[in-house]
Amino acid sequence: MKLRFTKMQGAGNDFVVIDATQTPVTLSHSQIQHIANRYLGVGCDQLLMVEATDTPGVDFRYRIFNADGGEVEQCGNGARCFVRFVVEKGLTNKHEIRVETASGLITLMLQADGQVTVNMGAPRFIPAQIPFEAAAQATTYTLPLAGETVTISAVSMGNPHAVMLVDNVHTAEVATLGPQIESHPRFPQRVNAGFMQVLNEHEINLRVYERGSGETLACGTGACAAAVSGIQLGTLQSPVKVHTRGGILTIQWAGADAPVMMTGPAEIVFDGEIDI
Ligand SMILES: N[C@@H](CCC[C@H](N)C(=O)O)C(=O)O
Repeated sequence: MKLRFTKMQGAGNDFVVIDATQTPVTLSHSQIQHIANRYLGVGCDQLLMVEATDTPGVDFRYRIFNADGGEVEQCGNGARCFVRFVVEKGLTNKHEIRVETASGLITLMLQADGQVTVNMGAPRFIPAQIPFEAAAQATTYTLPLAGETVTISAVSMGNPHAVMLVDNVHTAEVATLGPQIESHPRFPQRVNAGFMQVLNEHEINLRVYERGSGETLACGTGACAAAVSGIQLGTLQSPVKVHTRGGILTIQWAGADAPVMMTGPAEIVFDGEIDI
């Protein structure tokens, strides 16, 4: 079967986007792994499926699959690319779009300068997916790893994040600690592992070892989770500029139940077709 797709990227986090609004597309884990493979397929961190919905007041349904083929709840950089996709491909003429994801509704706004702002909803600290003792706000936890113990904040942005403070993000042991945190027994659903260096109260450097994809050039929900945990812990103030390896994301959060607003770029790279 030939599958048409659009390759996109947001701050270097890259996606294969499929328009399944007219005809449903079902892909197996191994087909997604093949498409995501950077040598044998197209190459991407996540595959995004754009679907129609019957839900009143909702414009689209958006599904997210990691490079390992697993479906996940949320993807911030993907959400921005999703908006750019539906507008550029003429699937809508709205510039404010309501979308259902596996973790609920989000609202997305395409700005005049091409940047996209996403209302990601309120962060959660009660560990529905994060199996620590219920916490009313971001709290730090110690996590024993092979040979050392690290301190993390647990934040859900619909998907689970463990955020760790580091002195220098460039020398942080992302490749060794990332996989250990991702599959730590305390996270039965696995977790995205963020490494955050605070530059000043409005700026951080961030690297994320993503669940199911490995380290990416940027992680949108990871940027939200890091900013939220820093604000909760008193080291950061909104807005927070997040420097990732692939670009800059701006995160705003007024605290408590206020939604996290994320702004950043979203670009189409090319359109293509692959045999699967
Ligand atoms: N790159 C994403 C997050 C994608 C999902 C994540 N790997 C997970 O498993 O939860 C983003 O920009 O948020």
